[in-house]
Amino acid sequence: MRSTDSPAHIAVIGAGAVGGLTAVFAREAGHDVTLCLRSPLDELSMETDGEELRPDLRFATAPEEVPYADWVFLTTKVQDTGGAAGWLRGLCGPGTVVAVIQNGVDHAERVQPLLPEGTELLPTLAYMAVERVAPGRIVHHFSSELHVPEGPTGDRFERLLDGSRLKVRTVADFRTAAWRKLFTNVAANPLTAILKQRMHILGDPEMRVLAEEILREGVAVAQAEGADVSEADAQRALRQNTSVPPDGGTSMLYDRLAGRPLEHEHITGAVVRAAERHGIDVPLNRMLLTMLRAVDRELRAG
Ligand SMILES: NC(=O)C1=CN([C@@H]2O[C@H](COP(=O)(O)OP(=O)(O)OC[C@H]3O[C@@H](n4cnc5c(N)ncnc54)[C@H](OP(=O)(O)O)[C@@H]3O)[C@@H](O)[C@H]2O)C=CC1
Ligand SMILES: CC(C)(CO)C(=O)C(=O)O
Repeated sequence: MRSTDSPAHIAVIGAGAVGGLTAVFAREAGHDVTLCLRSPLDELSMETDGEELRPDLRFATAPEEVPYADWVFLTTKVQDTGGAAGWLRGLCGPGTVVAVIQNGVDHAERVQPLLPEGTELLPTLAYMAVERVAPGRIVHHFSSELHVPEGPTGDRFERLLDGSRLKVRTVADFRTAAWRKLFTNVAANPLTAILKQRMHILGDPEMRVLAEEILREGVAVAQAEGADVSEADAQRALRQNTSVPPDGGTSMLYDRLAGRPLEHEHITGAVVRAAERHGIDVPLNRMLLTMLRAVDRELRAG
């Protein structure tokens, strides 16, 4: 498979689940792909659809080893964004576009200040379920779709990945799209991570009611933030969650199982902080945040 654009140099910051999948599929589209690492690796493989893929990727552990990139994919957890600042400075040259492929709702606000003056940023929403089961070993459970804002850069991104197994969709109202994507995380990520259970728990009727109540608070907050959302978006998010095969989970569950810090402040925390700004009470999300902070403290203490 080859993209319709000429081969580009793509630098992917983070060789975890999303970084691994986007690197493998971008390589499949014919691009030259460098994985920019925090922990050294010399091989990456991904299981997808019963197939084992092990493409030839480049690996780098310092920005000096890598020439400017045409595209940078930032795929660290949100709380690790600041740690990637050196990579962002080193990889961006004239014309580089940084696709921020992370969860949360404030991609541009958190990353633009870290980029050299004039560097373009493309906020990107990842609809996929991918698990890093060991260093350099990724299991793709479900879906591989990226949503970006409409416009010339979104169109270029779509052409970049044309013909690969990464599907790009451009959306007119990115703020609304970002909150809709957050709905897929607001109930599923905390519940799976706190309970240490996979996505199938949302099929349980009582858990489903709880998830709906958590999301009802999220919808009120998203509306106050100016997103054009309704209860139907929350229901759609839950349907997307329950379409993930039973062995799939959430990125927050994978972190808990692997003993890594959690991304709660940028998922549940984003809801709670926005609720406070608008004077909306979100008791379920506040309770989840308190519990996730306690779990995270224990994970960080090792
Ligand atoms: N997994 C999924 O199914 C989905 C995840 N997402 C979102 O995508 C984003 C990425 O998540 P995911 O891939 O699961 O996370 P992972 O934890 O699997 O991967 C993150 C990677 O970033 C690396 N990293 C952190 N700091 C740096 C740094 N300074 N320089 C280089 N690499 C660094 C980590 O390195 P190290 O190896 O040292 O830990 C790790 O390899 C998150 O915002 C997540 O919420 C969105 C949709 C689905
Ligand atoms: C949509 C979902 C829940 C898919 O796994 C995700 O975004 C995540 O795991 O963070």
